[in-house]
Amino acid sequence: MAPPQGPRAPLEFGGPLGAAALLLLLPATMFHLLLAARSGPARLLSPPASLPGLEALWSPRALLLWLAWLGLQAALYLLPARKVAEGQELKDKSRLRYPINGFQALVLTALLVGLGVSAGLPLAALPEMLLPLAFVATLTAFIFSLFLYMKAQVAPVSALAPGGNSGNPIYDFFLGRELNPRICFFDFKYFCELRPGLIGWVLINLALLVKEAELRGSPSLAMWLVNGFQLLYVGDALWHEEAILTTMDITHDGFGFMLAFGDIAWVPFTYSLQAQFLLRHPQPLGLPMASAICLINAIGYYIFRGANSQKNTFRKNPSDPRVAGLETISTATGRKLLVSGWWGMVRHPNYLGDLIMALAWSLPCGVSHLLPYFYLLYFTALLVHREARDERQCLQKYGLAWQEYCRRVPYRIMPYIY
Ligand SMILES: NC(=O)C1=CN([C@@H]2O[C@H](COP(=O)(O)OP(=O)(O)OC[C@H]3O[C@@H](n4cnc5c(N)ncnc54)[C@H](OP(=O)(O)O)[C@@H]3O)[C@@H](O)[C@H]2O)C=CC1
Ligand SMILES: CC(C)=CCC[C@@H](C)[C@H]1CC=C2C3=C(CC[C@@]21C)[C@@]1(C)CC[C@H](O)C(C)(C)[C@@H]1CC3
Repeated sequence: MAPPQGPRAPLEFGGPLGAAALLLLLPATMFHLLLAARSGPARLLSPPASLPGLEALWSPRALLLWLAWLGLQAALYLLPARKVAEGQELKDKSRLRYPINGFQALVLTALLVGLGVSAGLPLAALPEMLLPLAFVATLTAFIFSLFLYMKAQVAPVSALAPGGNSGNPIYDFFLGRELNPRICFFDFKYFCELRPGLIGWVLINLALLVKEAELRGSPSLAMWLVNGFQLLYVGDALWHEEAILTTMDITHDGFGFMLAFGDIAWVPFTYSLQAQFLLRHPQPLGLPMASAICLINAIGYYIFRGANSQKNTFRKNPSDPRVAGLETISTATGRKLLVSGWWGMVRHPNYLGDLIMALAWSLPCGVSHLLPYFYLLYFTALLVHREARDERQCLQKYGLAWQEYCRRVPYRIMPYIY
């Protein structure tokens, strides 16, 4: 049985009190956003006019649909994969193996939904079920995190995450104790991070587009843009699925409530906020403005993809001709740090690209309401906090070499600003 590691790792997110507050605050924020998007005034900062009763939240049909969705995505995960990739080296020097079939899961889901719709499946009914679906997703996240917490009790110490093992049950439940909880080949964190939530997000967007067509004769240009941009983002994540194996979530963070709730509830129900808003608050959008917004999204995507691919290529094989000419700094660990190319511009160019895309996703919703800009505001806070966590870890890992990198590349995310 795994003993608590003791307070060796510094506590994050404000320690046990912060974790307890976030346990309540995150679901409350998600329900607030869902209610605000369907209300007339659509105010981000005012409390909802009335709270929904249990009958609006609980629906056996929503529960069945949700379980069927999780079951379908789990079945697609278990299908033969075009490739099996190895993760980063673990504490015990082993490497886990991961199926690379996320894009295949997206395409097969699209085919199944297409078949379902042509057989009479009422996709336009989904927007009416968002509240009960979000409720069962939240319940699932709580129950699942409890299971993960118990499972970590019997995990070997080498399988535990660097944080999330303080001995305080609330903090550890929130952060997650085990790094890569799995049953046989089924890796829970890897599955949740890319499948039910991300694919669910674009399915909800599509249902909102179909519903808008039903209400107004055709989907609006703004709805097309939001759907197109976010489908590109999700398709890109699944196409480059292997790249997730080097992200902080997989290599450093335990799997607890924060990621479980984030992956399966927060992502589909809050990241679809712009489309939810547009369904009830149509916005006029002319071609010149739409073209400018497409350009902003393209610039953001270009930076995001360029930076992420450059780092992944370099980490996989530093002598790859695409990165071999870039300037680097050597570190005591034997790994090098890029100091030219995208990673010589700022220390997190991928965050900059992601933030520019976030802006492009909100602009089609006009400027009359703050609500559709929630994602941009939340995401800025998340990435600033994430950047600080990553810097701390890199300073610990690379010491003087990291300090030298910070001297050579002084800005974190936005050149000359931050
Ligand atoms: N849409 C969403 O909700 C979210 C999206 N994201 C996106 O996920 C993507 C991944 O982000 P994240 O996992 O936070 O972090 P990164 O992909 O930025 O990875 C950070 C790691 O990269 C390595 N690194 C840092 N600097 C250099 C350098 N100069 N040269 C080579 N390697 C370097 C270090 O790890 P090492 O040296 O060990 O390789 C560091 O720990 C980003 O594009 C981000 O925008 C993230 C969170 C939420
Ligand atoms: C507020 C809250 C509940 C926080 C939990 C944070 C999670 C929602 C995010 C942490 C890291 C994420 C990543 C993506 C989605 C959001 C979460 C889970 C990601 C899968 C989105 C698509 C990208 O291309 C990505 C693969 C780089 C990215 C990885 C990190």
